[in-house]
Amino acid sequence: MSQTTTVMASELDGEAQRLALAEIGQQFHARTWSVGTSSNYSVVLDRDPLRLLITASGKDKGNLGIDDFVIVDESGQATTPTQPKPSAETLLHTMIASQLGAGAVLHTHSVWATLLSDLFAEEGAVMIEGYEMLKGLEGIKTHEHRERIAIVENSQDMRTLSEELSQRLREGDETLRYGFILRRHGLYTWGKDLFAARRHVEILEFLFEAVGRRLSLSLPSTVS
Ligand SMILES: CSC[C@@H](O)[C@@H](O)C(=O)COP(=O)(O)O
Ligand SMILES: [Zn+2]
Repeated sequence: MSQTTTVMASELDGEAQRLALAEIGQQFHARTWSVGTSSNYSVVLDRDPLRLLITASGKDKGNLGIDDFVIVDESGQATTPTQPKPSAETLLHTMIASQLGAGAVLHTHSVWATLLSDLFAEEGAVMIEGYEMLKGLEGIKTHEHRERIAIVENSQDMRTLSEELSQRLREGDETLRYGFILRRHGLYTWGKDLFAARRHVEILEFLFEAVGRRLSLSLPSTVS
């Protein structure tokens, strides 16, 4: 059984994962989290050596085809020359996949994450407290929980950005437990597999919207 699975996976060259990421793109695009070619998604195909299937740069995430992906190695380079150009943000994906052992990494561009990352930039994190939906984050067992999601200054220099984040992760920064928001840019989150990573996007985007709408209603930002 396991031998059959291995043979099929290599023959398909990640075809099942391509289809799964394309479906996620359609759904995230429909929810306005991945419009205008924004976002990038990746899934680990092989761990040793690392082989990551990632969206090609500049593609419409609502309409990804089977060829709109690239297999990259640990340094973010395409494993074969005929593939399209990988996402401009590939180095963040490879760092997260290799350093945290994540099985999938998803990046979205929602309006609420963009606004909150600006509003709470000085605090360095968005604080989320008291919501049942927090239990959708791996390991959280009760709504009586406070989670801070890091806000990181945006940059076009992915090498420096990934090194800074890598350092913070090595130091055990608790605000990076589930993801981070690049300021005025978007959310990065991950999971042990694609299902968990996608759940984290849905949960965090729900919570950002709840926090944002709560503030718009001029309600206090914390529970009482
Ligand atoms: C709409 S531009 C957004 C990009 O600059 C970038 O942030 C992004 O998320 C997608 O880049 P890509 O290179 O297609 O993976
Ligand atoms: Zn982006």
